Amino acid sequence: MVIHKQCSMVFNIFHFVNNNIMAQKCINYQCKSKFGKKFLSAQQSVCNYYHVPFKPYQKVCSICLEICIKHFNRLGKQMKSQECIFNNEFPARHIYIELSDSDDEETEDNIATSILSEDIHENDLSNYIKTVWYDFIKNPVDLQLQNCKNFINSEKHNINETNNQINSLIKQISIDLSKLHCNLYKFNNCRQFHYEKEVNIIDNNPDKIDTDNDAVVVIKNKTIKPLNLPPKGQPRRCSLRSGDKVYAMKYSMCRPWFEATVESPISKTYFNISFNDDGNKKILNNKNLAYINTSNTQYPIGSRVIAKFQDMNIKLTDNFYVGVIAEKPKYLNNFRYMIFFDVGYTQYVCHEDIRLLCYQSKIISDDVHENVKEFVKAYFNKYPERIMVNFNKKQLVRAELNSKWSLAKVVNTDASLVQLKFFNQENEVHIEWLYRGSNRLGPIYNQLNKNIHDVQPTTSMVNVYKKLNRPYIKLENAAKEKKIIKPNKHKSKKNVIEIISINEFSSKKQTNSGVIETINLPPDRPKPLPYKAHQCSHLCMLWIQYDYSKTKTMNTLSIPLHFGFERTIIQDENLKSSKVVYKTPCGRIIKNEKEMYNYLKTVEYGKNIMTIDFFNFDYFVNPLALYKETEYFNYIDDISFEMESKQISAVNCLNHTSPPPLKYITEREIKPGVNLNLDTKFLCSCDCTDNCENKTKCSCWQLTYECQKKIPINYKDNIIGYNYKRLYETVYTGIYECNAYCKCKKTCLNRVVQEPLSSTLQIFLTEKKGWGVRTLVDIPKGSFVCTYIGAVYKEKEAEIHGMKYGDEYQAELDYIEIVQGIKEGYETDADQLDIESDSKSSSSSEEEEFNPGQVIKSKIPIESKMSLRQNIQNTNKKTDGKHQLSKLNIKQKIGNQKESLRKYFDYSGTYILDAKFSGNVGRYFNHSCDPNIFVQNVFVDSHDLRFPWVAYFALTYIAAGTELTWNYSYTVGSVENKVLVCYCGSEKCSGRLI
Ligand SMILES: C[S@@+](CC[C@H](N)C(=O)[O-])C[C@H]1O[C@@H](n2cnc3c(N)ncnc32)[C@H](O)[C@@H]1O
Repeated sequence: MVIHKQCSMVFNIFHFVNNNIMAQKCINYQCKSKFGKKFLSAQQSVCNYYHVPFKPYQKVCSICLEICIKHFNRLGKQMKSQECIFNNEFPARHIYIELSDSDDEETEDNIATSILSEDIHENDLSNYIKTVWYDFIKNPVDLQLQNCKNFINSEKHNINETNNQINSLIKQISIDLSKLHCNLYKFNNCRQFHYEKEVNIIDNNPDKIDTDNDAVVVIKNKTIKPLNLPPKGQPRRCSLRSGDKVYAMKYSMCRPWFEATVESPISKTYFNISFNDDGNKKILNNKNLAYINTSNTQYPIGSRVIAKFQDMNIKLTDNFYVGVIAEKPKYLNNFRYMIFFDVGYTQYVCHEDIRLLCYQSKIISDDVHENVKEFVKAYFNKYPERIMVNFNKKQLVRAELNSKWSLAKVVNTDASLVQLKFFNQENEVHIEWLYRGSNRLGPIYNQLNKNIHDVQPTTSMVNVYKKLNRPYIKLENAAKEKKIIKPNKHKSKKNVIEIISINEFSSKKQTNSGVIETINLPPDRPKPLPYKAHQCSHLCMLWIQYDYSKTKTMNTLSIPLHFGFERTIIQDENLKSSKVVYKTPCGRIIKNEKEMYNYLKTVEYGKNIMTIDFFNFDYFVNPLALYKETEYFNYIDDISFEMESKQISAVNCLNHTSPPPLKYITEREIKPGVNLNLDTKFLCSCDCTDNCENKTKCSCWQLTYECQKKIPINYKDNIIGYNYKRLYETVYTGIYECNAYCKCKKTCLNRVVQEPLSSTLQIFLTEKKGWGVRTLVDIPKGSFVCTYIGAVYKEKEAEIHGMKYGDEYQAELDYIEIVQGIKEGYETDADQLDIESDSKSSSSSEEEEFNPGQVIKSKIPIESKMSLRQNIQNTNKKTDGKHQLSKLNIKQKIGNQKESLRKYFDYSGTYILDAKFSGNVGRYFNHSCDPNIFVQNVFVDSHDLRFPWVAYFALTYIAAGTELTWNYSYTVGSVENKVLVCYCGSEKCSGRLI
């Protein structure tokens, strides 16, 4: 309404001047004139112009008066030329102007000001302009009036626009806020904080603290479930590109990190970045940058991260600080990570509040701040062994605070942390959480100054400490929690040393210096069309030009993204988890495997190219992730010489050597005397026309079902065998795939291991295990990885061959023994059960041959399966290591009591697959006590039970860059005079292979 007032001011403009000169203040509050300038009486119109209520004797300086005159002159000109008079700049308002004064007379000025009241109406304005201006300029004022109205309308419109923008901003903020709320409260069911008042202090050193009865508020964390904790895996370190959002160190390592944007890379390691809050620019090393999003896999121990620090007792709150992961999430710590912050504090943090640094040195302590360098170094040198103080609530301990030793009382403990209440000389109270192995704790400090071997107090000493209610030091093993690896009586001294070395922090052994990149999709690739309601048919994908030759170098999961599909990760409505949806080339949204399968079926698989295993709905799987070694000594493009559908590269980051020569084969090599009959009469085949979707009608599926009925295993979700071409559990009785003589198509759901390799694998030299295999791409759980291929020998020949050249690549084709062993074990247990229940039934004690298709009566729940296998394993009396390569190998002379089914074959020995000189990538898989792939016997080209294919499947999701390992299941101590130390580095490592 300021604008309206200006109209009235012109009214008095021509009779304002009074030449009185007085040393006064100018009515314009923004006047820059100094005293001594010329001052004149301020008329009503001048007062109006400067938004000052008119009063007699007020003064205006000559400069401000001139400005005012100019303004009104301009208004006059605008009136004459019919320009809108509102389109002017007016002086800023500084105070509320009271426009009417009841005592004033009805002067012209007052008429004007009353018209200009705040709720002036449009009609009043018209009347005012008409009456006032008509006399002055004798011009029609209608046009001016219209101009003013237009001006006001456009201003109104602008204000409305701004209002709308503000409203939508507010809306967005409230949505974000409610999301934050949801995130906060989704822990509601599992994590509860409750405040507990501690009043009673039992004290064994009353001098200082007796009087301290003040209530201490402590937070107690109840057990939380591993909510939103992603699967384990290699941390993803994608290379940074211009425009990427990151967190960056702004000031120093001990201060919070802030959001920033990568402007341009300067080199591989240095980047120009600008901070998002103030636009400040900096050049930073990638060790001082962190990824903007939390990792899709768990952060391994030793990872350099930034994490949100929250502690009610310490000033740092909710900002990201840099630190190192010191403990992985597990039941005992409520599935949180323990982090040593560079700033000197230790805290538990949940996965979603942690971000990975874009790079870290191989030696963890190289990167951390001087504050904690020595401590971190010592911690990781010993890890997983740690010395920690065992505390009970209310105990007293000497601890360091601000470089002074003080007495502190235990307020609370939380897994590896203890909350202490310090009392200093001034009797001031300070409460802080400390790591129970911190050298700020008196017992630890004292211990470190003693001989390290005396760490573990004797049982009798512990009893004394307990009686005295004193804290005491305990040697703990983070990997085994309660178990401490103690050298086995039978081990030689050398072995003891080796066993200890396996306890070293595994990252020391990692030779992994690569990065995970996200591959770029070509911008001109076909993309989904905008969705229009339609019935899907083969036409939906007909327009996609599928170029098979281009797919060899692609990750299978990325193929659909190159050819018309889009894959997006979305948050589900309850914000509980992330989900994947695909958009098809015809614009349809697909939410799960079943829908995708139906779609592919309807569009006829885009000419039989993309099958359901090209798609994956796990949000943490990234079809575009690609692991790359950055520094190496030796690199070979393809050790398979193009025999595999994907290149199998070999890389050596440790020295210049290449893998020993190998004849790469993709089919078994049958050695003399091995009677592998691939005659069709041994094959059962199906005549399905529905891609073997109806499992009850497919004879091959039925074979798998019928065989497994012999062993009462409870399969998860009752799914036995393949589920949309993925396998989640071993089928001990084998899988029967559709074969060359089946009528079904190549895309059928029961053809998996006969398909070409779909993951890009690489062999690499490990530090202590020889060559191993890693995946360069993400592998979803249950995916087929590859088969184990080698030359097939008879047992005797294999033994001779093994003695001559080594038996480390020999795998026994022991399918018959496995099934027979499990079945017999099951029957023994069943007998036992029968005897125990005083039943006279003899059904399970009868000798029963293992015959695919024949069903035995099941009385035992499958939990007994483990003990059955264990029983069998206990009978292991092997004299060499060769047969134990196969996890499934439990070839014991069970036949002592029960005859082997092999007696029905012309040759009653077992066959051995030896990949020493000819084999495929499967021969390079190393052993791990915590493996990520498992073995499955599959019948493909022959139903002869002695010749299954040995296939590997992903036991878990496997992140790009991770080594693929399986459990050899060798029995430790089973081979006389032979010790093989296990270097798998897993926390579950038993220490020895053999
Ligand atoms: C089938 S080969 C695996 C490939 C082999 N590393 C190579 O370089 O070709 C089995 C041999 O690898 C080594 N190996 C595999 N896993 C190991 C582990 N966890 N610790 C130590 N050695 C291992 C042992 O020498 C074993 O006899």
